[in-house]
Amino acid sequence: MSNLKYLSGFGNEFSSEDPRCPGSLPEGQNNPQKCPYGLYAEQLSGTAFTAPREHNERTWLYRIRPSVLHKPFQPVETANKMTIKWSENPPNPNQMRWKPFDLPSENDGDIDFVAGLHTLCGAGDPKLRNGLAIHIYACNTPMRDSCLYNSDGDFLIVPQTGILHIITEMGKLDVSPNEIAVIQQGIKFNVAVDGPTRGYVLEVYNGHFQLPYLGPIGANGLANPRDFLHPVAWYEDRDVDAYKVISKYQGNLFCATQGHSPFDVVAWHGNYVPYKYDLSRFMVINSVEFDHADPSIFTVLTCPSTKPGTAIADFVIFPPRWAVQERTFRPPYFHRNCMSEFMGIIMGNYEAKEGMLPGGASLHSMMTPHGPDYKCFEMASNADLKPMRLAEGTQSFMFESCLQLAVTAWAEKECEKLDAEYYKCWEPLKKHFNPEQP
Ligand SMILES: O=C(O)Cc1cc(O)ccc1O
Ligand SMILES: [Fe+2]
Repeated sequence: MSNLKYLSGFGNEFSSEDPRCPGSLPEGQNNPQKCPYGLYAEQLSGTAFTAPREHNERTWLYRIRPSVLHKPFQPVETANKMTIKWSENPPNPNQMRWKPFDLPSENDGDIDFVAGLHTLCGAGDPKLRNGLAIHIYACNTPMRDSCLYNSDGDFLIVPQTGILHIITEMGKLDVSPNEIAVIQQGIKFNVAVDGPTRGYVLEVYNGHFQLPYLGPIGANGLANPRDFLHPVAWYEDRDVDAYKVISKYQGNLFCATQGHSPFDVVAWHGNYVPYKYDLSRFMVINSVEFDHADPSIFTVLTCPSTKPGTAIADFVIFPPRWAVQERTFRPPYFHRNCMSEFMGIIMGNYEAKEGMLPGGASLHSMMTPHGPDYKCFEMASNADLKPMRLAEGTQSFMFESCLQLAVTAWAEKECEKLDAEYYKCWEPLKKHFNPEQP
């Protein structure tokens, strides 16, 4: 059990001091001539200085040394398979389903969070601040005297197996399966794990995640702001021969060394802060009379594009809930979508299909037909429509994007998890049409 403290509330202006240094946060100003305890002041901007007030995000850090104190960055060759080269593998519009991605085996040796990142699909270009990437991580070892920051965008991390013990510049987050974490652009973090650990990462280049507008739902519901938990200030004053600061920049990794731990922030204040959210806190709203509501009703967070109501990426979950609709085919309908749908499973199974397994994934690309498999269709078409618990003990999710996603060679071939038989789950769907029988 994690006994970390957190600050609650989405988008709040927080302030936090490590209790070992009371009064370390300058009072009433950001840049005193000399900061308390001999700290350096440093601003981390998450939006343009001139972004409108309601979107403006920045945090003031009061740290032992400024971040600039590092040796030059050098390119790193890593074991990981991260890429932004979306044209390397030819396009493939087929329905895709992946068996669970491998956890590192004993023969693989030590693989930390960074070495364990593999890109499945994506689109766009961090240079233009437009696009996304979806990665899998599979690791077994803590990051040792090294941290990562993403110059390209924000990470939304979905653990599937194993707890992530994350240290960030603003403090610590312990993130378990069925929780998610968001670590924004530029924030340095280190991940420790207890053993074989796996999960999904949605990376967005455009901007930050927001709570969806609730419209007629009202002032409450879906993911409630107070359930978003942010770290409290924690620092270490630790000299290290060569602490590795890794930057993901234009899709490549660069490493700079420095003589001290970067987790030396004694106090901070601001609204640009990593956070976690427990998916079991999601307040589920759905159809209570007839018909299947679109899955947007389950949106936890959204990263909007500039087109109204159209997301670079929505993070949507399919949580345990009651199904009560009458005279209704209750599972997901057959459909074709002008958005791309990537799905993963944290635990259990997915209501519309057999064969989706925890740690695996599916991709239904733009306009590619999909829907319930044959078994699901037959069962739900003939089911007794009593109120019924759905998806008990399961958690599936979807990253839905307005972008066309290119699948990497690793995902399509090298990982050897793509299920060539997937299309067969729909093949037995029979013709039921009878012109004599309305
Ligand atoms: O394809 C899927 O399984 C995801 C999905 C679920 C749903 O309830 C409605 C539409 C949709 O795309
Ligand atoms: Fe779908």
